[in-house]
Amino acid sequence: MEQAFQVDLRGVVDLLSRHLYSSPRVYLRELLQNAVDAGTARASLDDPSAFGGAGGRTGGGRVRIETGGGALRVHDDGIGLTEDEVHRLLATIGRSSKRDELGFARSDFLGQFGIGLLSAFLVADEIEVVTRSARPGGAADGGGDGDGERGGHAAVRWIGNASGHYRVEPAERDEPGTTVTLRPRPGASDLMAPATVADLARTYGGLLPIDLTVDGTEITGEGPPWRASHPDPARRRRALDAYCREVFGFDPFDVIDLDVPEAGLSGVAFVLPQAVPPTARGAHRVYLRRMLLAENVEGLLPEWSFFVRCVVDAGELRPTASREALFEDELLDSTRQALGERVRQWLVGLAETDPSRMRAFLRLHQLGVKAMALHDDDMLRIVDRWLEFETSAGPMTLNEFRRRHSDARFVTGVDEFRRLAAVAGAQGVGLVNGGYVHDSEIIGRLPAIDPDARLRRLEPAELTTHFGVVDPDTELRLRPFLAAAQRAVERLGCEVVVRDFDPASLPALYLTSRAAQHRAELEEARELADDLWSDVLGALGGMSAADRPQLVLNHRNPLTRRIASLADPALVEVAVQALYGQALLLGHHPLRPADSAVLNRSFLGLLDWAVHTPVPEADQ
Ligand SMILES: Nc1ncnc2c1ncn2[C@@H]1O[C@H](COP(=O)(O)OP(=O)(O)OP(=O)(O)O)[C@@H](O)[C@H]1O
Repeated sequence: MEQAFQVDLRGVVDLLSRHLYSSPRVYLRELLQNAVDAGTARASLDDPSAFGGAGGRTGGGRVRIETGGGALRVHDDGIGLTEDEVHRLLATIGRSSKRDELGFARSDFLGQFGIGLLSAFLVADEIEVVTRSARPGGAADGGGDGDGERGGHAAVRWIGNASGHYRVEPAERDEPGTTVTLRPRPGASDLMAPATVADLARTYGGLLPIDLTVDGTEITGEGPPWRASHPDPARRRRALDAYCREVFGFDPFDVIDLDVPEAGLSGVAFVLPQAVPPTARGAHRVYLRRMLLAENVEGLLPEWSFFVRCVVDAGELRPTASREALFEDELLDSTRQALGERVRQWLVGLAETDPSRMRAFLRLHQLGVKAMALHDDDMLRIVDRWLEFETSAGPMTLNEFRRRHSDARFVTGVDEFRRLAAVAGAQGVGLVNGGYVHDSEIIGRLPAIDPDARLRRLEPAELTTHFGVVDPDTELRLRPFLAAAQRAVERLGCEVVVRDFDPASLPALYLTSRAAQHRAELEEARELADDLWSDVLGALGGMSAADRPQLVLNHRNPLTRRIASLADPALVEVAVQALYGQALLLGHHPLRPADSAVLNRSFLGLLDWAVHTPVPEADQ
């Protein structure tokens, strides 16, 4: 024998309140939504051609909310329900009149799931519905065929209880439409207080295309502010700025109109006037068919457009069952792309028409623009033309820098840049700092917009090829010194060379190749690792027979020249070690324990030498 499911209504309501809706405040939204849908259905009775299909009309009619007498009443002049429909629709969970024969949501309506009314049980133990159907037919007064003056459907009262029982009885009501009455359960009266109700009605229904009042006060007005007409663009902008302050609390940097016809979407994007971290999730205010879906909807725009906050109204996007988020489907995906495209166009337009504002925008939001430039050539052009990078020739745009240095280099670390910019610049090698977020990738992508762009990553050791060599005589003379200098730093694994380069003020430069850096890291790991790993790492280190780091002594520097002519080998040792330590410090190189020890020793050695120098006889 087949049996029907039983529903534990209290369990279902509990489920809704704990897991579906974020707050019991949604009860008013659901009642309002039913009233609006009833108006839509009534209007479609009168003019069926204006309804149905994509982009159908929503609304019409009047909805009055009253809060007096310890109860909340929502009156509508909509389609109403026949007694039969009351049983079928109000008392059957999951049944909705707003889906078509195939079970798809009908686009004229806000509701679709057939559960919304249950949210009233979040705040009341009983729901009373007095309704009279506007449909033709019926025999209200026990006779007639519905066409006569006294025909039509009889009014009915349905009282549903949270315990799961309901009753239906005849009621008095002259006009078609519905009145829903709720009496707050203990603890829920605040949610039905007059001010709260007005506030909720304004929040959810402020843009609805109906005549809505709460205790006689008009709630609905002109509709979406971005659709309102203004005498001129300046006044429109002022009105939208004021709207932005009201909903988001900031004065927008700019306002972008949004329009995505296939989603029936219109709205505005407000550009934030202050920088936000790119990780900040863009939360937008979304209306569906003019009813507020939520104030903090995420994922409406691509992530990179974190510098805008939008208010939109969409006819075709679908809500999740909680009506607090957008349903992730293909339409939402293509809408997201279209909105992203719109923001991108605005930015490109700004670059072309208003350079100073563009610069101001970039000062605030350069991280977002850089993130866009990783995937988008137009954005890359904007970055190339407008954003200043650190270079060895001072701050300038990549575009300008490329014009000055046809064969330039970049480094991927800020420290590396600081270390090498002056030296590279002095050798005529243009150097860009690619050490900040996204910069190296952006530089690497430049050929996408400029096939001639040749910016190679700098291999620090290659700088020595730009340094002048000392003349053969000097070189010969320096040999014993060089041998002593090499002995002084041999244990530290570096090779000493003498070159002649600018800036002359720099006594010595420590240069590592990337391979040497890698090997140094391996060495360090090996010192810390246990036996097994140190063998493995040792094998790896052995494989990379890379060139060693170089200590390049600058023969153009007077101090270095004096050191090179010292006769005392012990003094040469401490002096070269001191140059080594100073080159490491100056270049922000990490100091290994052995480096710190040498630095320390050379400093004390020099100090010792300084205080032991015999005082000239004349002074005695
Ligand atoms: N004010 C009203 N006037 C006429 N019919 C109503 C009214 N309120 C509810 N109904 C009927 O009751 C049905 C169930 O309402 P309910 O709010 O539970 O679900 P829904 O509006 O269809 O969908 P959703 O769960 O998305 O809100 C509706 O489909 C509608 O037919």
